[in-house]
Amino acid sequence: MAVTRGLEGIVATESSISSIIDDQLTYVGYDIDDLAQNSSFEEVIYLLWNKKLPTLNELNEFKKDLAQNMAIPDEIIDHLKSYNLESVHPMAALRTAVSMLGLYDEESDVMEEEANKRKAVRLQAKMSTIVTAFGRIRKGQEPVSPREDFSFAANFLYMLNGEEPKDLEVEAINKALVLHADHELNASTFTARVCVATLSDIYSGITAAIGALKGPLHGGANERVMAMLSEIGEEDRAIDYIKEKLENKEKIMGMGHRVYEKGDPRAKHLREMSRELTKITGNSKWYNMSVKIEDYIKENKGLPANVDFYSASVYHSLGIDHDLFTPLFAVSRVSGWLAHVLEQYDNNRLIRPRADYVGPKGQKYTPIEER
Ligand SMILES: CC(=O)SCCNC(=O)CCNC(=O)[C@H](O)C(C)(C)COP(=O)(O)OP(=O)(O)OC[C@H]1O[C@@H](n2cnc3c(N)ncnc32)[C@H](O)[C@@H]1OP(=O)(O)O
Ligand SMILES: O=C([O-])CC(=O)C(=O)O
Repeated sequence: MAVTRGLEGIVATESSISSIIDDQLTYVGYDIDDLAQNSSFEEVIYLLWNKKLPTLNELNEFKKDLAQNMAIPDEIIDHLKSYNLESVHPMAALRTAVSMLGLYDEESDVMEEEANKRKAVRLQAKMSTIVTAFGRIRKGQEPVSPREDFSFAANFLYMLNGEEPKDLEVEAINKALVLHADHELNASTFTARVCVATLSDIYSGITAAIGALKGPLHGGANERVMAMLSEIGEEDRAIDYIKEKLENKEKIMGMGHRVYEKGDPRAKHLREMSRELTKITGNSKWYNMSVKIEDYIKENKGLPANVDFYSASVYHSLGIDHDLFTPLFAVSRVSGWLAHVLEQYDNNRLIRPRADYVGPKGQKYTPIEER
């Protein structure tokens, strides 16, 4: 059997949600540059789920629906409080709490299309509440309830910090949410599709996807980028640090991509946001350091920066805890996961590849006392 390690280049499904063609990303045919510049995250979720941009009325209804579904059961808040708050990673907390959400949803195992759409709204709305509640609880603060008059992006910051966010901060979070919403058949989306292709429920699919996003080769890279920048500390140390890492055959987080050759089209938006925000917050060294690393890796390894690279200094400048970077990615990407889960249910076939067996053959069982 011919083996394609990592399924590189294998086309495993048809999809009409997002595409990557000639290094350009589109959501339902809309260029990511256009959406990043002009759209709200709520519009993008609507687009991914309905394959069309909403009218004003549709958008207002959708926003209301999301806002009204943001509250999470008290039992989940209590559960979050019961974790070992000093050591539990917020992605592990999110994975567990999302699985738990399924226990409190009476429609959890109802597989009808309309019920699945209602569950999609609930999951989309509640993940932001879980992440921000956990972010506060572990600091000894009480969770803050969402405000129905706030946008999704504003509510994320409001629930996290307990104060009205500034317009500039809301704009930055909105753009980051738009840029992270979907990305064709990336590892976590594929995981969600594999899970629900067994006709398992949406909560199982999203829980599995969170687990896949958590890894450092995928969404977990953004937190590691900031750890790397912090370890470097000063701009003039950046290149020596990177050279040493490369000599030791270590990977540079936030660099490289399985699909993009010339570059990740989302990175330039985050790079510009990083430039602006680090300047405003008097933190330009993080941006300058990142540019040096990006240029060096591009020149010496031919690898482009991916979406996780500049999002690190953007989120840091917004005062977000470093281990909440990946959960914030999940708060956006759940929109894409849900679109793919719904698409998978719509035209399902079990996903079951083969493995080329290379282990020993013809072995005979020996009783335990003879081994
Ligand atoms: C949202 C996202 O998921 S974006 C990706 C986030 N992940 C990261 O930023 C982690 C760092 N990057 C990587 O590990 C990889 O580039 C991936 C996982 C993103 C893509 O990996 P793959 O397509 O499987 O490429 P693979 O890991 O096989 O690398 C191919 C070659 O490039 C090198 N390479 C790839 N990425 C990097 C990197 N970031 N730093 C240094 N070398 C790298 C590998 O060492 C390998 O070299 P070799 O052929 O000499 O052994
Ligand atoms: O597509 C990928 O392999 C990873 C990625 O950039 C994403 O999920 O946004």
